[in-house]
Amino acid sequence: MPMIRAFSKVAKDLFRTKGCGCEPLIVSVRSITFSPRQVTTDASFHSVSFSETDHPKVLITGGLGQLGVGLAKLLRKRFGKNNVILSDIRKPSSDVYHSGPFIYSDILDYKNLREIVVNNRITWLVHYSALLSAVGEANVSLARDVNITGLHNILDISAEHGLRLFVPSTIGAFGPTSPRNPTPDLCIQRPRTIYGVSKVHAELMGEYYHHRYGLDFRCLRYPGIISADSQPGGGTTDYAVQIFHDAVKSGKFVCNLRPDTRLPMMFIDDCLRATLEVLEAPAESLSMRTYNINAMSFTPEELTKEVQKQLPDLQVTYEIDPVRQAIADSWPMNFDDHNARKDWGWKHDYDLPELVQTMFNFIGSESRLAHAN
Ligand SMILES: NC(=O)c1ccc[n+]([C@@H]2O[C@H](COP(=O)([O-])OP(=O)(O)OC[C@H]3O[C@@H](n4cnc5c(N)ncnc54)[C@H](O)[C@@H]3O)[C@@H](O)[C@H]2O)c1
Ligand SMILES: C[C@@H](O)[C@H](N)C(=O)O
Repeated sequence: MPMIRAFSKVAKDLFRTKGCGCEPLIVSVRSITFSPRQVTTDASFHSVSFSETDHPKVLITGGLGQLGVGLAKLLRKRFGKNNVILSDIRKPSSDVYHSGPFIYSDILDYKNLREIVVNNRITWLVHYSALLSAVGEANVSLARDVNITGLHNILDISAEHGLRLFVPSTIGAFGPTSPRNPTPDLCIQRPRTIYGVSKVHAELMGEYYHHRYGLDFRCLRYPGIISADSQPGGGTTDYAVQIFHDAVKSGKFVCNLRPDTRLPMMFIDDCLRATLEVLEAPAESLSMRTYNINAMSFTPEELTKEVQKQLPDLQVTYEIDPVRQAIADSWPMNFDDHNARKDWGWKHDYDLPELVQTMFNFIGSESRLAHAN
């Protein structure tokens, strides 16, 4: 295999010059025509570098969840409608289907994924497919397949085709032995959920592929994300979205976390903007490949008080879900994101009062519309 021989030679040369072998081995996949999964020797011939096109050609996996449709909207505004392809294993709503390109893609189907990347000349991949924390605990084996095996497919295809790869991580990548208030970028990570374990795996594998094969891997650890026009997919932070809908619909909300459970949270617009910003950041500005990003941090009690400023009659009761509570108790209470702020200028726009106002503006206008029809 000429490619493996070439690799061995480069590796030998590198080890020879580095001496002790303790420095990171930086080998660009394209410079030595070697990819992690054994493919045809001219695989890198097919890769399209961003410089060949005016705009990146983006594929979003798992795009029909809470975050994907909003991200597609933002990226399409920037790069053009046809340059951003949403994909998922679910059927898109008619609105989503007509808003831009959509493709069926199961990330566990490696060949199909590769075909999509090749046929559409994809240059950036945003990998959103995942089973979130609570759903993952209810189905560990599926979570392992989707979150770990699926990620391996994504990493190999991205390395093989020279893609820029964004994979989100989460506050859930930390555990009870991590410092929780605040949680820095680099510290002990021993999560106790399959979701968290798979996300630490994704961070480490992405960084490994970056150092080993030159993969342009970028990763943000998102807090719990709050959105008005999309539903969360089964996580521990879902209560902070549901409270708004129940408050408007019935004036009552049953919270499944204790009133004093403090977690980092972020409004979706900030999260999606951060994603675009880190994707566009010049490589030289990134001193790391995995960053915490933060906006606010609150408890159910504090959120309730802020919501009651708009809806004073809202009644909140507590029925604790032991699975979600145990997860939340092991997660960060506050996130330290000073590296993101320093390196690529991260700055959030929404604190708790603006978040609550914006949620009510949106949900209020939706329900007025529904009543009018
Ligand atoms: N929403 C949050 O609060 C939050 C916070 C931190 C990190 N994240 C991360 O951001 C990403 C997107 O989150 P989300 O909230 O939109 O998730 P979500 O659960 O709402 O959506 C995930 C999507 O993945 C799809 N999917 C599942 N199995 C698949 C498969 N085999 N092939 C292709 N797609 C598959 C699902 O159909 C679903 O549409 C996830 O990786 C998540 O871990 C989200
Ligand atoms: C925090 C995040 O990863 C997701 N919303 C969850 O709770 O699982």
